[in-house]
Amino acid sequence: MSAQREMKEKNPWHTPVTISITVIGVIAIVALVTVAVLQNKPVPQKYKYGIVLDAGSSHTALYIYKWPAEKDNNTGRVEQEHSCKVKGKGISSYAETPWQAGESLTECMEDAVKQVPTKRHFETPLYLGATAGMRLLHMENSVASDKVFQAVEKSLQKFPFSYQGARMLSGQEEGAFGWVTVNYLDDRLKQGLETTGALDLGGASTQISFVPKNYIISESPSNSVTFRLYGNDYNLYTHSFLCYGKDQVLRLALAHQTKSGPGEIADPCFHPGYSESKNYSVLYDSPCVSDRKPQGAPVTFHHKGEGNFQQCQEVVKNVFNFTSCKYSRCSFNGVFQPPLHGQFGAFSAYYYVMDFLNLTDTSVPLTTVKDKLAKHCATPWNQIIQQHPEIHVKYLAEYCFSGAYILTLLTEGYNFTSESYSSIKFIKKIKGSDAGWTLGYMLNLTNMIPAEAPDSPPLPHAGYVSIVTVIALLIFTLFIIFLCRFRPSSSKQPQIV
Ligand SMILES: Nc1nc2c(ncn2[C@@H]2O[C@H](COP(=O)(O)OP(=O)(O)OP(=O)(O)O)[C@@H](O)[C@H]2O)c(=O)[nH]1
Ligand SMILES: [Ca+2]
Repeated sequence: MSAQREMKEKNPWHTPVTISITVIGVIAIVALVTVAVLQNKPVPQKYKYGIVLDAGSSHTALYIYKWPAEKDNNTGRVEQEHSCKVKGKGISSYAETPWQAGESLTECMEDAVKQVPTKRHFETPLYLGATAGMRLLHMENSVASDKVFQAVEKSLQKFPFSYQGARMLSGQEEGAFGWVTVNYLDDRLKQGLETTGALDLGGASTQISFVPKNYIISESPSNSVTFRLYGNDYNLYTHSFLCYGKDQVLRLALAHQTKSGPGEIADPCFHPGYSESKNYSVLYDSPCVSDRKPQGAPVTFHHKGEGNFQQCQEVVKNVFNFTSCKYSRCSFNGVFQPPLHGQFGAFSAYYYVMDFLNLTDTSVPLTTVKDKLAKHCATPWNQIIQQHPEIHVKYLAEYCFSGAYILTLLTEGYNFTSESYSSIKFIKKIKGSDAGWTLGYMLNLTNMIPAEAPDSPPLPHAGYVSIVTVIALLIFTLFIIFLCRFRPSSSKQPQIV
């Protein structure tokens, strides 16, 4: 009787069973939340790497790219981690001593070995792409260009990376991959935004690439590249003008001026007071100009500056041929070009030159840009040297010519008008990565841009935590309600007899 009474007096809320259930319930909920938090906690970021060597006509540059290893499946952003400028000239300049072309890369490659974590070396793809300098050498002497590639290959294979080959890019690839780089870095491809055109000015060739408006079927299939990226189709117009990089155009312009009589060139594109004795053989040592070599010319010529921008523009215009066009419209040299469309990013020498001249602001009217350039060209050479002791005289001497060439190429060549000039942005980097063909080349070769849009991204970490917490609270609340409902009410306490 007394045992029964004791039982009746006890509150079932405090029975060991109920306490155990409550404790287990709370532990289970805490464990659930903890597991959810830990399981989805972002682990310390690991990266994958890729290396591309840009073997340009004037020099070689090495770029290291990195992207999150976990997001390998095309969702992680690739960015430039490091770059290294190879000392000396481009690989095509080693035609007579090919082994030196390989040797020249060693320093930057050793640097890359240090930059990429050792664990990642073996899986890091390494590419070398050669552009217009090697295209010209190949045209001139294909045996020599093959030897340069062999030497470069031998040198690159010594390093612990996953060597993927050294090859020559076509002009079309160079233009198209430059366009991919610019639009990838600007996040325009993934979001399906209107794309930006790409203008690249190298030493030996120049590229223009853009998506024209209402582009149905190109009149010139060789200028057309189609891409399907992240579920969008792009019909790209692209053209590479071999020999229209700024170094080769300077040769063309000089060669044109030697016609007026060998021995001396009074050059309006160089500063007054500039005076150098130069070698004819150096000037004509390129397939771009070799057919123009005057017969019986002396060994050297006297290159004298005149500093006259108006006359310089005339000289520069002479390197373009505007007479024949078999298409509905052309840029120059009989090359098809649809009407310009959209914004443009202009990089490489476009940037170097316009940045030096303080002319990167394209909201400034074109007439003002020309006035400023005319002033620069008319500045005496000794004054220019004094004002810029830090800049190499070779670069310094050529800014007047290069500025005049850039403006002529854009306006007369590609048909930018006073209005559309402001749609050009002179750029070097986008979000920390250099503008150029190398990133687009690597993204393509590693299949890092999918043809179709990736599935909607999984929930971010915070999303997981919130959902699990809400569920846990819900369970906990239901559990409390359940216990309350089955807790005997005090009015129903058994009467003590
Ligand atoms: N002023 C200036 N000119 C530069 C600089 N770096 C390169 N150049 C020159 O700008 C031109 C273009 O350089 P790059 O874009 O590197 O050309 P590249 O890739 O070697 O040549 P391509 O094979 O034709 O693309 C060349 O005439 C170079 O000599 C720089 O820092 N300042
Ligand atoms: Ca280049």
